[in-house]
Amino acid sequence: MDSASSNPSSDVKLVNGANGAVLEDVPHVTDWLPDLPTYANPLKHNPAYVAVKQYFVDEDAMVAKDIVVTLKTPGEGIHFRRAGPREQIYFKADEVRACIVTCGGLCPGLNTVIREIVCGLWTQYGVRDILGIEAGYKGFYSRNTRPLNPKVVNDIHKRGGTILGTSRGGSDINKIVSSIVDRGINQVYIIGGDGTQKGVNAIYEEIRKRGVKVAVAGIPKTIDNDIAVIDKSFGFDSAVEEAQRAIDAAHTEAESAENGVGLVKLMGRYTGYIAMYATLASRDVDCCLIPEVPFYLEGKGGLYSFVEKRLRENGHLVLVVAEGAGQELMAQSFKETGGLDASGNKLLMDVGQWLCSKLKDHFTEKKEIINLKYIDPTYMIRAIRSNASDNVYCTLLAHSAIHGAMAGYTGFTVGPVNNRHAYIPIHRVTEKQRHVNITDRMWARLLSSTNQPDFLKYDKVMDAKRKKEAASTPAESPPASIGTVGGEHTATPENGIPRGVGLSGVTENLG
Ligand SMILES: Nc1ncnc2c1ncn2[C@@H]1O[C@H](COP(=O)(O)OP(=O)(O)O)[C@@H](O)[C@H]1O
Ligand SMILES: O=P(O)(O)OC[C@H]1O[C@](O)(COP(=O)(O)O)[C@@H](O)[C@@H]1O
Ligand SMILES: [Mg+2]
Repeated sequence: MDSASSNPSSDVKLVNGANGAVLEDVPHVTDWLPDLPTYANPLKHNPAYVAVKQYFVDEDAMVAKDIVVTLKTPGEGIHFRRAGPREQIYFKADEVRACIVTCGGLCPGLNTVIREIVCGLWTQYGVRDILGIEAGYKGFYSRNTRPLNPKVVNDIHKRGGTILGTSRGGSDINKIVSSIVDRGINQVYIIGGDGTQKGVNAIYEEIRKRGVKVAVAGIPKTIDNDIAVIDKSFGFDSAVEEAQRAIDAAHTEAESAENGVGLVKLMGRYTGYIAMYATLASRDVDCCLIPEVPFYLEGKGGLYSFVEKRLRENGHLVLVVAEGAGQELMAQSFKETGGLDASGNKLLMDVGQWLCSKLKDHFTEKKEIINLKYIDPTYMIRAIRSNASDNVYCTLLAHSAIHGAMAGYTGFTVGPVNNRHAYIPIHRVTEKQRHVNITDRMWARLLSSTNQPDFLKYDKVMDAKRKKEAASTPAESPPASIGTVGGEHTATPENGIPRGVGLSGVTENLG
């Protein structure tokens, strides 16, 4: 690294290195307390780790954000600080009072992360004062804390949910930080999704304003896999695996009935990752509907004609729908949209129930019988314990977080970037959501395995439908316009549902 510069307009810490490499760094407690003493990392004498070659991470080790390079530009571009233990740390074991909180929706693996933060702090750093904050952010100021130690958390990784409880809303940053300071907490581990990580940033900023020595670490959580930059969120693999059971059941039911249709709804508020991966893994799915690909029912290339064709050809079919799919279409039918949850997330209308009644009505009108079985396993999937690979992943996340906090880093989120754990500036994971890129190979693989319609004529079909409706009813107000850019879908801010977001959103790294 040859020069350091901070970007005052965005508060991003940038360090320029050789060959055009840029380190996008995370904050450190010495940014506002420059004279803090350092201590030798006790891992140096830990019998389990003493034999590890190069156990400590070099101060200037970085992880490249993009690893596909060209001969002309190797090494260029954004990098993040590599996660892991540092030789020098900024907290002595008996000085640490750590706390852990889980926020937002459930996700398989939450208990594993809690367990491994507790056990990692205890066994690797000798920390003995660890508190659980109950019921999410609001627990900081509405509940008593709960002492945590390896015995208390010993077998919690075998259970779904979170032993600490969770909640949405109630993130009063001033009250949270006052509670942290008043309780003498100096390490805060916050496990949660995009909303939670915005809270992590706000808490870090308030702590910095107050000038106290507190490290705040975010551990990204979401079953939807909609967090940008990181390779994959924990619990996602477990969810995809569990979704197979629902798809298998739908397939068995559909196959065994005359004109059998199995419909499975899977989670995915703004993105169809679970639906896409569950479909790819199962191979029994005939059509997968995701929020990134707006679909339509009637006419050529629509869902009805596809279902009719598959029933004619195979006698049965299986549909998978992500919960965030078709929201715009439903809003048109119902002439309304849902409200907001306590965190400000849009409440979705039930696309599964709606599709059921639409399909039934359509075939009744055609005087044809279908045997439709609807399976909604969403909360059953979210509430399971994490599988083996997620358990290992959760352990690495927890360890990366504690190494970072002990080394004095703060206001960061942790996660694998191209298979190497890194300390990621929070704005990177909150400013953009990750979406299925429908121009990427993975979606093409799905289309080629299901042979489902691509619904690319969505805009044309919907415009025609709107014009037809407008001609038959006197217009009260002009219909909401649907933007088309070079045949691509654009977002409709009126209902907050991103359309065709995969075309411009955060892209996949998969080949
Ligand atoms: N912009 C924000 N600033 C501070 N806290 C936030 C922000 N957005 C959401 N939160 C808080 O984060 C917590 C979890 O948010 P939520 O959106 O429900 O789940 P997730 O973090 O899993 O996306 C809630 O307590 C919510 O109030
Ligand atoms: O009913 P709840 O608890 O609000 O959760 C429903 C939502 O939670 C999710 O699992 C995502 O939650 P997060 O934003 O907390 O990651 C969505 O898939 C789903 O829409
Ligand atoms: Mg979220």
